[in-house]
Amino acid sequence: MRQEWHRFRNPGLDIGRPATEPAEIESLGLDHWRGLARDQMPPWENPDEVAEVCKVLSTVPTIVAPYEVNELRERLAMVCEGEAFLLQGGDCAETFADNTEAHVLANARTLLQMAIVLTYGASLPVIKVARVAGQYTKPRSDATDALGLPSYRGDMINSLEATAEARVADPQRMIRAYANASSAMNMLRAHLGGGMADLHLVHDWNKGFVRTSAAGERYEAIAREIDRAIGFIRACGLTGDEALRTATVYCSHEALALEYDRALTRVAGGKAYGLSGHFLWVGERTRRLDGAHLDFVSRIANPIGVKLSPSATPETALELCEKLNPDNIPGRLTLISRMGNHRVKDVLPPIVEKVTAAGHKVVWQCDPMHGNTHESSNGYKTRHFDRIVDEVLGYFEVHRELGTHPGGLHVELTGEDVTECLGGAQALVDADLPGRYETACDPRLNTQQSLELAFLVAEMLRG
Ligand SMILES: O=C[C@H](O)[C@H](O)COP(=O)(O)O
Ligand SMILES: C=C(OP(=O)(O)O)C(=O)O
Repeated sequence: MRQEWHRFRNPGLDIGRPATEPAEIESLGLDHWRGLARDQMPPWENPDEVAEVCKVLSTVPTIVAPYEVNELRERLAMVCEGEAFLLQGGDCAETFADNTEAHVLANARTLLQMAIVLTYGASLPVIKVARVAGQYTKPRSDATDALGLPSYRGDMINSLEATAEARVADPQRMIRAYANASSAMNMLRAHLGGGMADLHLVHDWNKGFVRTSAAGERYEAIAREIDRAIGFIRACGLTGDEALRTATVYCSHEALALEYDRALTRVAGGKAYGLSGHFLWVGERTRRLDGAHLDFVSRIANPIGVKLSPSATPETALELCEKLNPDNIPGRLTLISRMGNHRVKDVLPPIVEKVTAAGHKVVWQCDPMHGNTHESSNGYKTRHFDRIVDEVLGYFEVHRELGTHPGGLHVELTGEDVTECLGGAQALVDADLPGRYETACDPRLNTQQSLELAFLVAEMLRG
């Protein structure tokens, strides 16, 4: 039965407070990760400075509130039951320079447009989670880049600027990341609550270069239908519904710089919450079962995700469920497959079968980006739209065959007209990539490609 899609209210009691008593920290296991093996550790040079910065962050107002985290987990429980869809997307790597009002809102608008297409096309509530307000760290394949410099690891750790000095890991950057994350979330909340997400204005979300594109025109057709539906609702005398005027966009990032996420952890209602974001995920490169990252996220009450590449076995997936969600709380754990289009149909089925047979309730989400990266003939890290779509198709096919819910999509995207991924209706080719290749790390879908993907996924969900 479909559950009620209600907004949580916080009676004001469950505010987070820092855990200061050693006994409480110990019993919540909040620092256990410090003694464990840790991949992709930021190469901090001065541990005392890291500790000083973390001390500052341990008392600041957090980016999100515990009741919102609970709300998201409850909504994700609906995905586990096949009653909702999780749409997650945003920059591969946020940067301080691009943390502008225009950029943050353009990304949010693209996510909202995709959500409209999915909600309308598949008649399912769509939970919107942005990669925003904290996606400032990047795991890297190599410690050094092509120039022999220490690799860029995200603005929270070092600078993209290609000098040895700029690439030194600087703990003070955690403070800047916090400040940027707070202002991004503040701006988002203001605009989402202030009319930006008003369904009466769906046409206004379709801006500039997108409006005249094939995807933009298809979107306009849906927007007209929504207008008609709203006209109908109004004619029936039902005009005041908050759900038509506002939207909730939750924030998420990879829990990689654990010092930062730990410093923004607070206790509420006897539980620990990682309040640097609503949803935290552990990446493919840091998900070792006995390692620091999984230990840390196992101690917080947030909804969490774990990426799974083709190297993940069904046994690993099961162990992840047992470690991260021993009480089998629906909405707590999202398994994010990023297999690549060539492997998804072989590797995903035994994983889904094993986890399902053991009775674990998880959100199955598809990240069709990270398994489909290649280098273009002119030396750009890119992804082809066709391979992205093909992986999503494979993921849907697997879930349809097994009778499980293909519950979500996780993509790297931007609301700008960039040329980072190939193909799509614009038929971008290698020679187009230098035109607007602006990502700080991996290639993102531009708005048109994002919308095209949403239309295709809506069809798959309907099917
Ligand atoms: O976003 C994911 C990873 O951080 C990224 O793909 C790593 O890129 P690299 O292989 O260039 O280091
Ligand atoms: C690093 C990422 O992905 P993965 O861990 O799947 O490589 C990411 O999503 O930014």
